[in-house]
Amino acid sequence: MPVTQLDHVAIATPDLDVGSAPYTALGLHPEGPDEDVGSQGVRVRAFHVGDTLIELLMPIRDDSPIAAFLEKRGPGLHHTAYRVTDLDAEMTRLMAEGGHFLGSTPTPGRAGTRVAFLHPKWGQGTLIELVEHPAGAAQ
Ligand SMILES: CC[C@H](C(=O)O)C(=O)SCCNC(=O)CCNC(=O)[C@H](O)C(C)(C)COP(=O)(O)OP(=O)(O)OC[C@H]1O[C@@H](n2cnc3c(N)ncnc32)[C@H](O)[C@@H]1OP(=O)(O)O
Ligand SMILES: [Co+2]
Repeated sequence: MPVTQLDHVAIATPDLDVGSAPYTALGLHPEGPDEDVGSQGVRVRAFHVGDTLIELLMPIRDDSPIAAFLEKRGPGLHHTAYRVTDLDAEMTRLMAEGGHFLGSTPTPGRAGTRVAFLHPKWGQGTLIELVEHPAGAAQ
């Protein structure tokens, strides 16, 4: 089954406190403590917006994709992410239809999720992430 909803909109920033300013000004609140995700070399701060999230991403390693993004493009919109119930099945389906994934298997994401990314070229200029939320799991 394809995507069920928008999961998050991700913003790259060199400093989570500075990057948070617009969202706290809008009255949004962090979902919980900041989370380091080693596989991506990032520290994440997530803000609830209804049933979706703003995901602020700050690099904590020089080899992080976010460090490269900031170097080339500066802070700002980084990717959009969508929920799927079965990530492996969705990857298989999309690969069969020409989807260009960055890696052949899911990787660890925020809050213990499994995630996969589709190349920005495939996304017509947008980096698209799929986030697995198995059916019935706490949303
Ligand atoms: C904590 C996990 C969290 C979660 O949700 O759970 C995350 O989301 S972690 C997010 C950070 N991780 C990633 O982004 C992993 C996937 N990203 C990558 O593998 C790279 O960033 C990649 C391949 C998208 C870009 O790599 P790189 O910058 O080294 O390649 P290029 O500079 O050659 O870029 C190729 C081409 O794509 C354009 N580009 C790059 N990044 C983006 C972007 N975020 N959005 C849109 N377009 C992007 C870049 O400009 C190049 O286009 P060109 O026309 O050739 O200039
Ligand atoms: Co993300």
